[in-house]
Amino acid sequence: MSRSIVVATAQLGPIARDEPRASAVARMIALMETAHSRGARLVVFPELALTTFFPRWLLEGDELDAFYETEMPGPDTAPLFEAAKRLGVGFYLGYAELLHEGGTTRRFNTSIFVTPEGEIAGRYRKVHLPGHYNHEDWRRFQHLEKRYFEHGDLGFPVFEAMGGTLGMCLCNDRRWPETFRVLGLRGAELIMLGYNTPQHYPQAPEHDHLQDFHNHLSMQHGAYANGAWVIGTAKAGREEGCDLIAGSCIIAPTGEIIARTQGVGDEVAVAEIDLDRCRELRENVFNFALHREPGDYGPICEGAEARAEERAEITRNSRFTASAD
Ligand SMILES: CSCC[C@@H](NC(N)=O)C(=O)O
Repeated sequence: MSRSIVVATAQLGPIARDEPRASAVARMIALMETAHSRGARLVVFPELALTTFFPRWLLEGDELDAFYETEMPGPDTAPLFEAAKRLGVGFYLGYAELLHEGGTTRRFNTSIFVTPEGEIAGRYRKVHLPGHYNHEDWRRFQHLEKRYFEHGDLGFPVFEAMGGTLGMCLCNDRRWPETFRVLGLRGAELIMLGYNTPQHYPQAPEHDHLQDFHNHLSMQHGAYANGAWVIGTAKAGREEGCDLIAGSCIIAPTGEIIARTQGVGDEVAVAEIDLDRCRELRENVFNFALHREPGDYGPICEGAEARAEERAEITRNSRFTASAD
Protein backbone atom coordinates (compact mmCIF):
# COMPACT_ATOMS: atom_id res chain seq x y z
CA MET A 1 0.00 0.00 0.00
CA SER A 2 1.31 3.46 -0.91
CA ARG A 3 2.47 5.60 1.99
CA SER A 4 2.10 8.79 -0.07
CA ILE A 5 -0.50 11.31 0.98
CA VAL A 6 -1.39 14.77 -0.28
CA VAL A 7 -1.38 17.20 2.66
CA ALA A 8 -2.11 20.89 3.14
CA THR A 9 -1.21 23.69 5.46
CA ALA A 10 -4.34 25.85 5.83
CA GLN A 11 -3.21 29.26 7.03
CA LEU A 12 -5.74 31.67 8.52
CA GLY A 13 -5.47 35.42 8.31
CA PRO A 14 -6.51 37.50 11.32
CA ILE A 15 -9.64 36.70 13.34
CA ALA A 16 -11.28 39.75 14.90
CA ARG A 17 -12.07 39.79 18.63
CA ASP A 18 -15.79 39.90 17.90
CA GLU A 19 -15.73 37.44 14.99
CA PRO A 20 -18.13 34.57 15.77
CA ARG A 21 -16.96 30.94 15.74
CA ALA A 22 -19.33 30.30 12.84
CA SER A 23 -17.38 32.74 10.68
CA ALA A 24 -13.98 31.23 11.54
CA VAL A 25 -15.37 27.74 10.90
CA ALA A 26 -16.83 28.84 7.53
CA ARG A 27 -13.41 30.20 6.56
CA MET A 28 -11.79 26.90 7.57
CA ILE A 29 -14.31 24.86 5.60
CA ALA A 30 -13.55 27.02 2.52
CA LEU A 31 -9.84 26.29 3.02
CA MET A 32 -10.57 22.58 3.44
CA GLU A 33 -12.57 22.58 0.20
CA THR A 34 -9.73 24.34 -1.64
CA ALA A 35 -7.22 21.83 -0.25
CA HIS A 36 -9.52 18.95 -1.21
CA SER A 37 -9.90 20.29 -4.77
CA ARG A 38 -6.10 20.12 -4.98
CA GLY A 39 -6.07 16.49 -3.85
CA ALA A 40 -5.39 16.92 -0.12
CA ARG A 41 -6.54 14.27 2.38
CA LEU A 42 -5.04 15.93 5.45
CA VAL A 43 -5.24 19.61 6.45
CA VAL A 44 -3.46 21.44 9.28
CA PHE A 45 -5.12 24.53 10.80
CA PRO A 46 -3.44 26.98 13.26
CA GLU A 47 -3.21 27.14 17.06
CA LEU A 48 -6.34 28.67 18.73
CA ALA A 49 -7.92 28.62 15.28
CA LEU A 50 -11.50 29.33 16.31
CA THR A 51 -10.98 32.77 17.84
CA THR A 52 -8.66 35.71 18.00
CA PHE A 53 -5.45 35.16 20.03
CA PHE A 54 -7.14 36.20 23.30
CA PRO A 55 -4.06 35.90 25.62
CA ARG A 56 -3.08 39.34 24.35
CA TRP A 57 -5.62 40.85 26.79
CA LEU A 58 -6.27 40.54 30.53
CA LEU A 59 -9.77 39.10 30.72
CA GLU A 60 -11.96 37.70 33.46
CA GLY A 61 -15.17 35.75 34.03
CA ASP A 62 -17.58 35.21 31.16
CA GLU A 63 -15.55 37.40 28.83
CA LEU A 64 -12.60 35.02 29.21
CA ASP A 65 -14.65 31.82 29.24
CA ALA A 66 -16.25 32.77 25.93
CA PHE A 67 -12.97 31.95 24.17
CA TYR A 68 -12.88 28.29 25.36
CA GLU A 69 -14.61 25.21 23.96
CA THR A 70 -16.44 23.07 26.50
CA GLU A 71 -17.29 20.35 23.98
CA MET A 72 -15.68 19.11 20.79
CA PRO A 73 -17.39 18.97 18.46
CA GLY A 74 -19.88 21.54 19.74
CA PRO A 75 -22.67 23.28 17.83
CA ASP A 76 -20.23 25.74 16.20
CA THR A 77 -17.54 23.21 15.31
CA ALA A 78 -19.76 20.32 14.15
CA PRO A 79 -19.83 21.72 10.56
CA LEU A 80 -16.05 21.30 10.38
CA PHE A 81 -16.35 17.62 11.35
CA GLU A 82 -19.19 17.20 8.81
CA ALA A 83 -17.11 18.83 6.06
CA ALA A 84 -14.22 16.48 6.86
CA LYS A 85 -16.51 13.47 6.49
CA ARG A 86 -18.13 14.82 3.32
CA LEU A 87 -14.74 15.49 1.70
CA GLY A 88 -12.82 12.55 3.19
CA VAL A 89 -10.21 14.85 4.74
CA GLY A 90 -8.51 14.50 8.13
CA PHE A 91 -7.61 17.67 10.01
CA TYR A 92 -5.52 19.13 12.86
CA LEU A 93 -7.25 21.86 14.87
CA GLY A 94 -5.94 24.04 17.69
CA TYR A 95 -8.38 25.47 20.26
CA ALA A 96 -8.76 26.54 23.90
CA GLU A 97 -10.18 23.63 25.94
CA LEU A 98 -12.15 24.05 29.17
CA LEU A 99 -13.22 21.01 31.12
CA HIS A 100 -14.69 20.22 34.53
CA GLU A 101 -12.85 17.33 36.16
CA GLY A 102 -12.94 16.07 39.74
CA GLY A 103 -14.54 19.28 41.03
CA THR A 104 -12.10 21.60 39.28
CA THR A 105 -12.16 23.66 36.12
CA ARG A 106 -9.21 22.97 33.88
CA ARG A 107 -7.99 24.96 30.87
CA PHE A 108 -5.58 23.81 28.20
CA ASN A 109 -4.19 25.07 24.91
CA THR A 110 -5.12 21.97 22.92
CA SER A 111 -4.91 20.40 19.48
CA ILE A 112 -6.78 17.43 18.11
CA PHE A 113 -6.50 15.33 14.99
CA VAL A 114 -9.80 14.35 13.40
CA THR A 115 -9.87 11.48 10.88
CA PRO A 116 -11.69 11.60 7.52
CA GLU A 117 -14.38 9.56 9.29
CA GLY A 118 -14.89 12.44 11.73
CA GLU A 119 -13.35 10.66 14.75
CA ILE A 120 -10.89 12.31 17.14
CA ALA A 121 -7.79 10.10 16.79
CA GLY A 122 -5.29 12.18 18.76
CA ARG A 123 -5.21 14.90 21.39
CA TYR A 124 -2.34 17.08 22.59
CA ARG A 125 -2.18 19.77 25.32
CA LYS A 126 0.54 22.40 25.01
CA VAL A 127 3.58 21.75 27.19
CA HIS A 128 5.74 24.84 26.58
CA LEU A 129 3.52 27.77 27.55
CA PRO A 130 5.23 31.09 26.76
CA GLY A 131 4.52 34.52 28.18
CA HIS A 132 3.62 35.56 31.74
CA TYR A 133 0.98 35.25 34.51
CA ASN A 134 0.12 38.81 35.40
CA HIS A 135 -0.76 41.92 33.46
CA GLU A 136 2.39 43.86 32.57
CA ASP A 137 1.66 47.56 31.97
CA TRP A 138 4.71 48.15 29.82
CA ARG A 139 3.52 45.73 27.11
CA ARG A 140 1.35 46.98 24.26
CA PHE A 141 0.02 43.42 23.94
CA GLN A 142 -0.06 40.93 26.77
CA HIS A 143 0.95 37.28 26.30
CA LEU A 144 -1.00 35.60 29.13
CA GLU A 145 -0.76 31.96 28.09
CA LYS A 146 0.79 31.03 31.46
CA ARG A 147 -2.27 32.54 33.18
CA TYR A 148 -4.94 31.13 30.93
CA PHE A 149 -3.66 27.57 30.40
CA GLU A 150 -2.37 24.74 32.53
CA HIS A 151 0.77 22.89 31.55
CA GLY A 152 -0.34 20.10 29.20
CA ASP A 153 -0.81 16.81 31.04
CA LEU A 154 -0.48 14.38 28.15
CA GLY A 155 3.22 14.65 27.29
CA PHE A 156 3.96 14.24 23.58
CA PRO A 157 1.86 11.27 22.42
CA VAL A 158 1.82 9.73 18.96
CA PHE A 159 -1.10 7.93 17.36
CA GLU A 160 -1.81 5.88 14.25
CA ALA A 161 -3.89 7.53 11.52
CA MET A 162 -3.84 8.07 7.74
CA GLY A 163 -1.55 5.04 7.33
CA GLY A 164 1.26 6.46 9.48
CA THR A 165 2.44 7.43 12.95
CA LEU A 166 1.45 11.04 13.66
CA GLY A 167 2.37 13.52 16.39
CA MET A 168 1.34 17.06 17.32
CA CYS A 169 2.63 20.11 19.13
CA LEU A 170 1.70 23.79 19.41
CA CYS A 171 3.58 26.98 18.57
CA ASN A 172 6.24 27.64 21.25
CA ASP A 173 6.83 23.86 21.51
CA ARG A 174 8.58 24.02 18.12
CA ARG A 175 11.41 26.10 19.56
CA TRP A 176 12.35 23.24 21.94
CA PRO A 177 14.27 20.39 20.27
CA GLU A 178 13.05 18.04 23.03
CA THR A 179 9.51 18.28 21.60
CA PHE A 180 10.51 16.85 18.25
CA ARG A 181 12.98 14.38 19.77
CA VAL A 182 10.38 12.81 22.06
CA LEU A 183 7.96 12.52 19.14
CA GLY A 184 10.83 11.14 17.01
CA LEU A 185 11.72 8.57 19.66
CA ARG A 186 8.08 7.45 19.59
CA GLY A 187 8.30 6.97 15.84
CA ALA A 188 6.43 10.04 14.57
CA GLU A 189 6.56 10.22 10.78
CA LEU A 190 4.50 13.41 10.47
CA ILE A 191 4.45 16.17 13.11
CA MET A 192 1.71 18.81 12.83
CA LEU A 193 1.67 22.16 14.59
CA GLY A 194 -0.12 25.48 14.55
CA TYR A 195 1.25 28.83 15.69
CA ASN A 196 0.38 32.44 16.61
CA THR A 197 3.70 34.29 16.61
CA PRO A 198 3.87 38.07 16.95
CA GLN A 199 6.39 39.78 14.69
CA HIS A 200 7.42 41.93 17.65
CA TYR A 201 9.16 40.27 20.62
CA PRO A 202 9.02 42.94 23.35
CA GLN A 203 11.84 41.56 25.53
CA ALA A 204 14.33 41.50 22.64
CA PRO A 205 13.06 43.75 19.83
CA GLU A 206 16.46 43.47 18.15
CA HIS A 207 15.33 39.95 17.16
CA ASP A 208 12.11 41.08 15.45
CA HIS A 209 13.63 40.76 11.98
CA LEU A 210 14.60 37.15 12.80
CA GLN A 211 11.08 35.87 13.63
CA ASP A 212 10.54 34.16 10.26
CA PHE A 213 14.07 32.75 10.32
CA HIS A 214 13.66 31.33 13.85
CA ASN A 215 10.27 29.88 12.91
CA HIS A 216 11.63 27.93 9.96
CA LEU A 217 14.95 27.14 11.65
CA SER A 218 13.14 25.40 14.53
CA MET A 219 10.76 23.40 12.36
CA GLN A 220 13.35 22.48 9.72
CA HIS A 221 15.76 21.26 12.37
CA GLY A 222 12.99 19.31 14.12
CA ALA A 223 12.15 17.57 10.84
CA TYR A 224 15.76 16.80 9.88
CA ALA A 225 17.08 15.63 13.27
CA ASN A 226 14.19 13.21 13.65
CA GLY A 227 13.62 12.18 10.07
CA ALA A 228 9.99 13.31 10.14
CA TRP A 229 7.71 15.36 7.94
CA VAL A 230 6.58 18.60 9.59
CA ILE A 231 3.60 20.79 8.72
CA GLY A 232 3.51 24.19 10.44
CA THR A 233 0.50 26.49 10.06
CA ALA A 234 0.24 30.14 11.05
CA LYS A 235 -2.53 32.42 12.12
CA ALA A 236 -1.09 35.40 10.27
CA GLY A 237 -1.50 39.06 9.49
CA ARG A 238 -2.53 42.10 11.54
CA GLU A 239 -4.92 40.78 14.20
CA GLU A 240 -6.42 43.47 16.45
CA GLY A 241 -3.39 45.67 15.74
CA CYS A 242 -0.83 42.91 16.42
CA ASP A 243 1.23 41.65 13.46
CA LEU A 244 1.55 37.85 13.35
CA ILE A 245 4.11 36.13 11.14
CA ALA A 246 2.98 33.87 8.29
CA GLY A 247 5.33 31.39 6.53
CA SER A 248 3.13 28.28 6.88
CA CYS A 249 4.95 25.37 5.31
CA ILE A 250 5.40 21.67 4.62
CA ILE A 251 8.90 20.38 5.45
CA ALA A 252 10.51 17.14 4.27
CA PRO A 253 12.53 14.85 6.58
CA THR A 254 15.63 16.31 4.91
CA GLY A 255 14.71 19.68 6.42
CA GLU A 256 13.76 21.17 3.04
CA ILE A 257 10.64 23.32 2.74
CA ILE A 258 8.71 21.83 -0.18
CA ALA A 259 5.60 24.05 -0.07
CA ARG A 260 4.75 27.29 1.69
CA THR A 261 2.18 30.06 1.75
CA GLN A 262 3.02 33.39 0.12
CA GLY A 263 0.80 35.93 1.88
CA VAL A 264 -0.57 36.80 5.32
CA GLY A 265 -4.24 35.90 4.76
CA ASP A 266 -6.36 32.76 4.40
CA GLU A 267 -4.31 30.52 2.10
CA VAL A 268 -3.60 26.87 1.37
CA ALA A 269 -0.30 25.28 0.32
CA VAL A 270 -0.35 21.64 -0.78
CA ALA A 271 2.24 18.91 -1.34
CA GLU A 272 2.39 15.16 -1.78
CA ILE A 273 4.45 13.54 0.95
CA ASP A 274 5.75 9.96 1.16
CA LEU A 275 5.94 8.78 4.76
CA ASP A 276 8.47 6.13 3.72
CA ARG A 277 10.99 8.92 3.06
CA CYS A 278 11.48 9.17 6.85
CA ARG A 279 13.70 6.11 6.45
CA GLU A 280 16.24 8.16 4.44
CA LEU A 281 17.21 9.78 7.74
CA ARG A 282 16.15 7.22 10.33
CA GLU A 283 18.16 4.42 8.72
CA ASN A 284 21.22 6.55 8.18
CA VAL A 285 22.55 9.67 9.93
CA PHE A 286 19.73 9.60 12.52
CA ASN A 287 19.58 5.85 13.08
CA PHE A 288 18.79 6.26 16.79
CA ALA A 289 19.60 2.64 17.74
CA LEU A 290 23.04 2.87 16.15
CA HIS A 291 24.18 6.41 16.86
CA ARG A 292 22.23 8.01 19.74
CA GLU A 293 24.10 8.27 23.04
CA PRO A 294 21.42 8.70 25.75
CA GLY A 295 23.96 7.96 28.48
CA ASP A 296 25.44 11.40 27.84
CA TYR A 297 22.15 13.31 27.83
CA GLY A 298 21.38 13.17 31.57
CA PRO A 299 21.05 16.94 32.20
CA ILE A 300 18.11 17.10 29.78
CA CYS A 301 15.83 15.42 32.33
CA GLU A 302 17.32 16.81 35.55
CA GLY A 303 15.06 19.05 37.63
CA ALA A 304 11.79 17.45 36.51
CA GLU A 305 10.40 17.03 40.05
CA ALA A 306 11.33 20.56 41.16
CA ARG A 307 9.77 22.00 38.03
CA ALA A 308 6.56 19.99 38.55
CA GLU A 309 6.31 21.28 42.14
CA GLU A 310 6.94 24.86 40.98
CA ARG A 311 4.12 24.53 38.44
CA ALA A 312 1.78 22.97 41.02
CA GLU A 313 2.42 25.91 43.35
CA ILE A 314 1.64 28.40 40.59
CA THR A 315 -1.50 26.47 39.67
CA ARG A 316 -2.67 26.49 43.32
CA ASN A 317 -2.27 30.28 43.33
CA SER A 318 -3.95 30.93 40.02
CA ARG A 319 -7.70 31.41 39.76
CA PHE A 320 -7.61 30.93 36.00
CA THR A 321 -6.06 27.52 35.54
CA ALA A 322 -7.17 24.61 37.76
CA SER A 323 -9.76 26.30 39.95
CA ALA A 324 -12.35 24.72 42.23
CA ASP A 325 -15.84 24.63 40.70
C1 LIG B 1 5.91 35.33 23.79
S1 LIG B 1 6.82 34.02 23.17
C2 LIG B 1 6.64 34.06 21.46
C3 LIG B 1 5.32 33.73 20.96
C4 LIG B 1 5.02 32.28 20.96
N1 LIG B 1 3.63 32.12 20.64
C5 LIG B 1 2.89 31.08 21.03
N2 LIG B 1 1.56 31.14 20.76
O1 LIG B 1 3.35 30.13 21.65
C6 LIG B 1 5.94 31.57 19.99
O2 LIG B 1 6.84 30.88 20.45
O3 LIG B 1 5.82 31.74 18.77
